[in-house]
Amino acid sequence: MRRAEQDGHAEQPRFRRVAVVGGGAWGTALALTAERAGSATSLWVREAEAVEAIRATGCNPFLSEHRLPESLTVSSDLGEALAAADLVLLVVPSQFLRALAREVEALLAPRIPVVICSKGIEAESGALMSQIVSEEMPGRPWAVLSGPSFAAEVAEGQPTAVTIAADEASMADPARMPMGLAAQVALTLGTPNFRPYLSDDPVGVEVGGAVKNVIAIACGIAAGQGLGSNPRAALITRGLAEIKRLTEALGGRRETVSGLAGMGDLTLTCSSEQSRNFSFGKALGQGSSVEEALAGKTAVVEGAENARSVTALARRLGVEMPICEAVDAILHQGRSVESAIQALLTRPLRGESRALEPHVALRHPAGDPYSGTSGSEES
Ligand SMILES: NC(=O)c1ccc[n+]([C@@H]2O[C@H](COP(=O)([O-])OP(=O)(O)OC[C@H]3O[C@@H](n4cnc5c(N)ncnc54)[C@H](O)[C@@H]3O)[C@@H](O)[C@H]2O)c1
Ligand SMILES: O=P(O)(O)OC[C@H](O)CO
Repeated sequence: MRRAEQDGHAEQPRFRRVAVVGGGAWGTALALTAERAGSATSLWVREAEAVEAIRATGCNPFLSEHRLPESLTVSSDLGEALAAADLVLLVVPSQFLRALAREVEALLAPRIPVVICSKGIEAESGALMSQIVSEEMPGRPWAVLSGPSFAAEVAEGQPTAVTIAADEASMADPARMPMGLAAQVALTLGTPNFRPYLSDDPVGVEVGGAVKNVIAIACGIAAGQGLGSNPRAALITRGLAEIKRLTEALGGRRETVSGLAGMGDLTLTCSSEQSRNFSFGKALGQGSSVEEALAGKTAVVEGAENARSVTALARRLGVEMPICEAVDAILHQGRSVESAIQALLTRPLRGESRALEPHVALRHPAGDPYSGTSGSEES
């Protein structure tokens, strides 16, 4: 009898061979995490020159401050990276996930689970990342990993907490996935300094991760305009209300939005210059054009695309998201920062809570000189 069984604890199932597909900053940090947690880990990096740089210097140019252990297998050959895996993490920018999921599906043995680590909503379809995986990898078990986690801090070993969510069926059906997939992934990646919490609400987790990118741009714009702490707190709180509304409209739960992947990630990205979305917004607020603010960047600014996809999805579902609308108008419709801020500030005065909603709807005393936009603000 094994030691754990003698002690009265059944051995907890976990994965042992992890392939990380996407060798940007986040994929690299997650590969380090999987290694630290005791898995044999391979990292697929799309750019052959980045693989060469890793072999020559031990560092990935996408996360250049951190040396990678020699035990980590690095390759730009997808088949090679996937060959031995019993768990695959998908970590490419959201707009590339569909194409990549197709490629992985063609190479990966059936039933090997994938963990979606990209944060975003697909531009043309408005699909969540998990919808894309369900469409392109039918029948394959999946989970979602999200939460407040700057790649550089995870690589440094800073204490970090994230959420891992799988759908209810995989959480509850021991025949399909003993202990639930989210639990097995948590046991695979968890270390004292990387602490996953479990959830059975992937929709809430995914919406939080996508919309926070857009709200972080709004906070960056406000900072770039020289606005202070009060407006930032207002944007974060009303941004959270927008995440709640979209989450519910898509069938997720409000309580999830209070967790790490909602409030946690929103707070992180809206209040740190480390955030690429926040810094991009700040440059816009200081007067750069979108093209100038993005020029020369190899790092992805998810919110720039997500502003459009989130807003289009919200419109289709009849969900009001005025802050996301304002960011989309600045980025994609040529609206000036000043006019977008003015329009937000002169929206009708409404109840803060949904309970007051039918009774309170007051035209703002200053009106909206630009658009006359109005609507619900319930949280
Ligand atoms: N960096 C972070 O701190 C962090 C943390 C949590 C989540 N995320 C999320 O992880 C995802 C990946 O971001 P990142 O920070 O690792 O990327 P990154 O900005 O560090 O690097 C860009 C990545 O895009 C890839 N890429 C470029 N063109 C591509 C194509 N045509 N097909 C496939 N891949 C292509 C590159 O190979 C590289 O992996 C994003 O959704 C991001 O929001 C990032
Ligand atoms: O740098 P950002 O704004 O892409 O944020 C990175 C992560 O999503 C933070 O959790």
